[in-house]
Amino acid sequence: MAANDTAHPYAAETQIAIAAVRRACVLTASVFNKLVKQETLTKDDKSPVTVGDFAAQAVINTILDRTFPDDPIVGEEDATDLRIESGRALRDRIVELANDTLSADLQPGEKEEWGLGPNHGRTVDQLLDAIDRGNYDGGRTGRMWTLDPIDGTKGFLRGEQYAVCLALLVDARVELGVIGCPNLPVAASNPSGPRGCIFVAVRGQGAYQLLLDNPLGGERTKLTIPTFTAESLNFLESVEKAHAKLSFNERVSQILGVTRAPTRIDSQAKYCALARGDGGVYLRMPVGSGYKEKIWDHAAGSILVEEAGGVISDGRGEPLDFSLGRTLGENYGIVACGKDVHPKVIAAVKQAKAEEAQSQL
Ligand SMILES: Nc1ncnc2c1ncn2[C@@H]1O[C@H](COP(=O)(O)O)[C@@H](O)[C@H]1OP(=O)(O)O
Ligand SMILES: [Mg+2]
Ligand SMILES: [Mg+2]
Ligand SMILES: [Mg+2]
Repeated sequence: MAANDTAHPYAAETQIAIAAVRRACVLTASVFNKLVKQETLTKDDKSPVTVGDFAAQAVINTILDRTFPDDPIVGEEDATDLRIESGRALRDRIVELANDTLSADLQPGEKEEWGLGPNHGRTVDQLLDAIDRGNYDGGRTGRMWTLDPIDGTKGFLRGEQYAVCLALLVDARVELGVIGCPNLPVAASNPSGPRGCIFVAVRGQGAYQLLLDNPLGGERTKLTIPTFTAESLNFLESVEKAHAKLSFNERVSQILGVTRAPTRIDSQAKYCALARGDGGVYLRMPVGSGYKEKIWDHAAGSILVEEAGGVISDGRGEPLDFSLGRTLGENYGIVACGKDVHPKVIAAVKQAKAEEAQSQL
């Protein structure tokens, strides 16, 4: 992967996606420090959404609309709640945040023709329409982007891990993934050291970690999932108990002979941690609530894992299917890990499921 080398497939998409994700990360980090209670809504599914989620989606969709006007976008948020009178205060704040972000000075590698830099503010309607550019239903064919403007909103609100996640799919195959993690330490070995990373993967071109401060002009580190032993293996899993069945993970790790405690991280930062070897297995099994996983929650992470040499599948070992619309369809869970460990994890999941079925007889 060479972001500055236009000879590579998806070179322009990669540069623009990195720039868009970086700007959204600057926005969300600044929002966190100033967020007040009235700036968060509860959605119909009871999950929170903040001015940061809406404004980050406005920024990224505005940039994609300018640079790839024909590409549809499957984005998590929509502007319905902002178009009504009771949404006025929230809307004003989102417009201010988005415009501050879009009109900030150009960074190394960014281009004014992407609609960025001083004098590139947008109107209220343009920004609301940009948010609603994310309403695409997804599907099997053609190019489409998928965006989670803040993945792990609960982690974001706790001041812990969250991620800005953007992926490009072509005929339902992920070709490019970019994940911004403003709160993630640059090196897991130095948890109190510098924070802020962007992860990028392009199909056939590898997975890389960049610095959030200067992703297009700064250093890049190639990522490869290391080999683990039973002693060094550890699980990466959700913080939120409602998102994944953590008791199931405990049984699977027992079957595998894992001795290390799991590492709990919010958001697709788990995929980033996996790609750089901070943890060995990301297991996310459904809690049985009927929740369907969304494509924007796994698209970018999946290509990062694959390009770092790993495998991602559902809990049965089948590939994830990004062709079904906005969700991944029926929820069989997610297993992501190194190639060598994957068959063992799938076998352990199968065994734990059989035990579970037995105990329910
Ligand atoms: N009931 C649920 N079950 C599983 N995942 C959920 C549920 N509600 C929200 N999510 C999504 O799970 C992801 C975070 O989970 P985790 O941090 O545990 O990996 C987020 O994408 C979050 O959406 P959101 O993007 O709104 O935060
Ligand atoms: Mg959400
Ligand atoms: Mg999400
Ligand atoms: Mg989100």
